[in-house]
Amino acid sequence: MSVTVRVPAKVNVQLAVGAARPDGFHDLANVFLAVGLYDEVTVSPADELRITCEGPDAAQVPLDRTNLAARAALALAGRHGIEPAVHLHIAKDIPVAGGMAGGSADGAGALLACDRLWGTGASQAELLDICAELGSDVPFSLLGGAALGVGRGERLTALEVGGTFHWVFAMAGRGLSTPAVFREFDRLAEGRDIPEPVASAELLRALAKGDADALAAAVSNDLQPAALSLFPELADTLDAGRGAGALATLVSGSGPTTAFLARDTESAEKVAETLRASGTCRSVRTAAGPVAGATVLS
Ligand SMILES: C[C@](O)(CO)[C@H](O)COP(=O)(O)OP(=O)(O)OC[C@H]1O[C@@H](n2ccc(N)nc2=O)[C@H](O)[C@@H]1O
Ligand SMILES: Nc1ncnc2c1ncn2[C@@H]1O[C@H](COP(=O)(O)OP(=O)(O)OP(=O)(O)O)[C@@H](O)[C@H]1O
Repeated sequence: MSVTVRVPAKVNVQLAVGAARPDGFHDLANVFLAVGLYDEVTVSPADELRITCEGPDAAQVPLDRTNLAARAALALAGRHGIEPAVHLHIAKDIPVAGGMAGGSADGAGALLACDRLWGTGASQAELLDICAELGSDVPFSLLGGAALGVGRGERLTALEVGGTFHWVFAMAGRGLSTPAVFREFDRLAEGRDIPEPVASAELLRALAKGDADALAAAVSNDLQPAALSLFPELADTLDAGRGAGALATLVSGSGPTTAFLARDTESAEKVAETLRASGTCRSVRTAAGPVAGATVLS
């Protein structure tokens, strides 16, 4: 018997970052949108905990106990006194170290899959609790849809979205480390007053209405200057997407994936084609959101 769970990637339509906290994390107002690019995690009984991974970026995924999928299985097993003897297989389509919460998706997926396989019967609240222990983005990977994350991004409030938004994502030639991008944010912020992060009312209204033009006017990412400082070539990708008629261009989370909002599927395809021909990125995908969070397929 095996259980397969499908988990979406995310784009941050607003990422407001506060000053560094004593614990090294930053308070955020983090507006997440789940988009239709997915990893699948399959769990089946085995002699001992084992991880395999397939997909274009599989070589960059750790196959030891540092993998978030393994950490999720160990955390659930530990709480319920279960032997974590499972094979976790990750079919990876979300770019690695791309700012789209790929590792977090695998953590949330493995957690839900193990819960079903073992019949743990954990409540949604317990699962979200474990997710928050695994990483700031992991609770949203479980929940999906759209949500505002506060604290370090793990305390979620689901948001109403009045329509579907069409996106183009440009994957970069290399990854960016999330801690390094936050450190660069701190360096760039030195000597400046950092305001408390707050969600933009205009942005929440745009989401609720499903209004792409209003959303385009309201998107923001406080980590973007830091990502561009560490990866200046991203400016060329953003320029190429803007030139192709994207309604809005931004770095996704800590980057280096860049995100382009389009009016509809057709214009998304146009932006994607121009980006592919621009030679400023490794690959290009289109995806719409919001979509459901971690979902059991079998
Ligand atoms: C950039 C985002 O992807 C936006 O959604 C997230 O804030 C990052 O979430 P994540 O990858 O799940 O991050 P975590 O695994 O919790 O933390 C990795 C590292 O990122 C930095 N970090 C993360 C979240 C946060 N609110 N403040 C931080 O400073 C810390 O250096 C931390 O050690
Ligand atoms: N299941 C996993 N898939 C990918 N990377 C993993 C996984 N588990 C652990 N990692 C490690 O985490 C690092 C960050 O990978 P990930 O793909 O989650 O980055 P990200 O998408 O930028 O994250 P986020 O958007 O949440 O900041 C990788 O370089 C890898 O070493």
